[in-house]
Amino acid sequence: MTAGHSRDMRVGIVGAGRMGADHIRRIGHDILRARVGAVVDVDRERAEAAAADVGGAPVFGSVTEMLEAQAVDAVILATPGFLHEEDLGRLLAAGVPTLCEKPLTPDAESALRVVQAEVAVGRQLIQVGFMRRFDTGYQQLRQLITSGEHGRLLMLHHQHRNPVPPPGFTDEMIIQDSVVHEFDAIRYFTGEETVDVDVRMGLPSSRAVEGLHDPQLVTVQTSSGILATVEIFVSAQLGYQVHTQASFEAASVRIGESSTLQLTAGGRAGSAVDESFVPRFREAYDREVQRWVDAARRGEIDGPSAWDGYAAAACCEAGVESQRTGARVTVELAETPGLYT
Ligand SMILES: NC(=O)c1ccc[n+]([C@@H]2O[C@H](COP(=O)([O-])OP(=O)(O)OC[C@H]3O[C@@H](n4cnc5c(N)ncnc54)[C@H](O)[C@@H]3O)[C@@H](O)[C@H]2O)c1
Ligand SMILES: O[C@H]1[C@H](O)[C@@H](O)[C@H](O)[C@@H](O)[C@H]1O
Repeated sequence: MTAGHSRDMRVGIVGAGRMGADHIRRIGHDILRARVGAVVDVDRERAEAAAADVGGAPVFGSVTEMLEAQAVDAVILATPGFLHEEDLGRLLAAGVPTLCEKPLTPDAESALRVVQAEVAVGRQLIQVGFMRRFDTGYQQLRQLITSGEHGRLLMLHHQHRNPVPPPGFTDEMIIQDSVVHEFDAIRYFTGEETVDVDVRMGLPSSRAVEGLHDPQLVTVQTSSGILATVEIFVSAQLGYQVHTQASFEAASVRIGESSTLQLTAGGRAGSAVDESFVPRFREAYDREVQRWVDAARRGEIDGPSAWDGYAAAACCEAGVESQRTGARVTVELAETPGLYT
């Protein structure tokens, strides 16, 4: 564990589940200039176990209790997305810098309310946890796209595979919790807004849990006409894979095939498949959180904003409607407030 310093920023982690527990470990052991100031979870035992992993920290049952105790300087919000809006309202009102795990909220209307609440405060306090923007492969591909070195980018093809979905996962969450990453990535890579979304459901896997139509194919078009596809398959069994292939006028580029070395031995060649998002994006999470901590200490953010969270939520809303109607759905965006331009 890194030695805590009294001047370290006290970070409250809200939600000590899959993602929250990983952030608690990260803040407790790997991140400089920050320490775990509090752990909040409705499941007290889970919160206490996670706090004990980093040498102990005050535990609370709600954001309100944590704020009343003045226990933290900043917060990582890692509860399920449908719970984010209310706690973000409390954190904005208290002026607390917050790294909000994706999605900002599941739908465009609630995401816009969060944006409006932040605009009313008058400064950017919310960063959204689109950690892929901190992945080296993502950054290299974006750089290639903006340099124009291989001509214009024409198409992007994404594959997003999880071994199994978390309990209670629904068709809507396939879009709002999983494809939301690609909706943000497409904006990040192209610097353009998405104009429409089309979701098609083909042959479902017999391994998908009942009620889930898995896999699905999402196609989007950006404002200049770039087409992007996403194969989303959350019951893929084979491990965790997030790949992108980019087609340029004079080149094709692939990123994310593996986070491990390529081994050739005994007549076989290949690499290990990551078991989850934790090893696949470990470095990206570390960079994201370190940069967020350093920015929060300066009173700034250093990554995707609440507006980026809203823009992705607007794509999700179109995606969910396309799932329901089978039609290609136009993405409607509000006017960008001055705070984000
Ligand atoms: N960036 C990524 O790659 C990534 C990966 C996984 C999850 N996430 C995001 O992180 C968030 C959490 O997802 P998860 O998979 O860790 O979920 P999870 O269900 O494993 O954990 C959620 C935790 O929140 C707690 N909780 C529920 N209601 C609460 C409340 N009102 N106040 C305090 N605690 C409460 C639960 O008891 C649980 O411990 C989601 O927004 C999810 O989309 C992001
Ligand atoms: O919440 C998780 C997380 O965001 C992962 O990065 C993504 O691959 C999963 O599909 C999603 O369920």
